Amino acid sequence: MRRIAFIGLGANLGRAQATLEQACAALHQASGCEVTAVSSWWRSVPVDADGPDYVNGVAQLETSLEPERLLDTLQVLERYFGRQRIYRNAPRTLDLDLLLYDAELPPGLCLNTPRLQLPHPRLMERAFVLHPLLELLPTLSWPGVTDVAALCMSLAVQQGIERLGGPQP
Ligand SMILES: Nc1ncnc2c1ncn2[C@@H]1O[C@H](COP(=O)(O)OP(=O)(O)OP(=O)(O)O)[C@@H](O)[C@H]1O
Ligand SMILES: Nc1nc2c(c(=O)[nH]1)N=C(CO)CN2
Repeated sequence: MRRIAFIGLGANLGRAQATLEQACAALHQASGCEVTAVSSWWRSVPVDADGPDYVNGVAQLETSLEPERLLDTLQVLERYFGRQRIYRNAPRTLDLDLLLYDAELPPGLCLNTPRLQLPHPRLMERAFVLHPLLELLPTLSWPGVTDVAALCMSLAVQQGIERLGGPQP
């Protein structure tokens, strides 16, 4: 059974945008994963973190992997692209977060295990996630949020975010 999942991508070390584009290509090659859409890339200052500016975006997947197996794939790719876990929210070459799973009807699958929380618990607090996610899912509605687009605009004003352009074909 194939499910729709949304992956948040971020990087603030190395050639960040190129890494995110390569990570999307690698995800498309991964077993049980097909990348069906990629948002624009967005630059923002680190939120609750330090280091250089981030580049962020969101990819839509069709996947036959169960959520924890998909997380395994994301973590293998993070390591392949040189991610080191030095301290919480440390600068990184690649961060891949599973935002939504089985997401035809958001918020999709709800899960709370020691390894995996779904939907991603900080999704609605971050302009760098919400902005690209709304590009792919413009009708996104959310329990307890009356106007997701207005929330996104207000987060963008508070946190600052700049569109860099679409991914390479
Ligand atoms: N939805 C999720 N997507 C990715 N990792 C998750 C998720 N829910 C829980 N985790 C767990 O979070 C742990 C820490 O992940 P990571 O170091 O990438 O956090 P982060 O991306 O730096 O911070 P944040 O979660 O605030 O974005 C992972 O080892 C993973 O087990
Ligand atoms: N702008 C921005 N800030 C962050 C980011 C990120 O991807 N972009 N990721 C974080 C932890 O995952 C913490 N802060």
